[in-house]
Amino acid sequence: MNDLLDSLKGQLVVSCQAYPGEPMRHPETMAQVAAAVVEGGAKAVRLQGLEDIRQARALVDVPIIGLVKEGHEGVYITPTLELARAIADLGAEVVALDATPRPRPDGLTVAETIAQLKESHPGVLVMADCDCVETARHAVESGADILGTTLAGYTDAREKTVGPDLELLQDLVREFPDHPVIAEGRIHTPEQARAAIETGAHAVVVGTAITHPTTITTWFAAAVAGS
Ligand SMILES: CC(=O)N[C@H](C=O)[C@@H](O)[C@H](O)[C@H](O)COP(=O)(O)O
Repeated sequence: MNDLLDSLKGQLVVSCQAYPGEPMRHPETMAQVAAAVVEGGAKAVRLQGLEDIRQARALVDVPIIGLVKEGHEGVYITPTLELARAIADLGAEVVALDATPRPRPDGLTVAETIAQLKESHPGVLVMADCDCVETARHAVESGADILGTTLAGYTDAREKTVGPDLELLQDLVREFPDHPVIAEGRIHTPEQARAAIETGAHAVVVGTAITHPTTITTWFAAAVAGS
């Protein structure tokens, strides 16, 4: 396993993302959030958007998992080779991309995307955002380095679980012992993060529960209102 993956074993990664139209949707803000979570112990950060990645790169030394979201339908997490290369150009050590076999807007397969990215950017790692075991299989066959449960519950492949999809995590850990599996998606408490590690996750990505104040506020507001 390479040094970067070694450094993430049993560690917390924090996803720092704001969504279109939101008050915190600003690259400088997200770069500052990234710096703040590193102070709290995040051993890597996951960032969306080229400008966010560029500005965070200047502020943090920990590995960056970069992605660009484009559109909402079908493949929207780093859907093209061009975007994957642009992310790697900015110094992100890991490029995250949708690894489902669904059609991609540039007409390339996941295998072609990964091969051509690695040709132009040797050393970059690819995190395959998966929604089910079949996608993970497809990702491994396509040359992905890391498997993530990121898309579980966000496609038709599986029901959306209330917390993290630990069942999928367990299946991936069992079926792909040679690939680090990162737990990501709906991990909202430290206990859930720990449960993911105990289920065999190589690392845990937490986003919303740490970096999305609007959502966190709705949890508290609802509790206070008793609804
Ligand atoms: C499905 C999708 O597009 N997930 C995105 C992937 O980058 C982000 O919107 C999530 O915040 C991230 O995966 C972390 O998950 P959570 O915010 O649940 O801790």
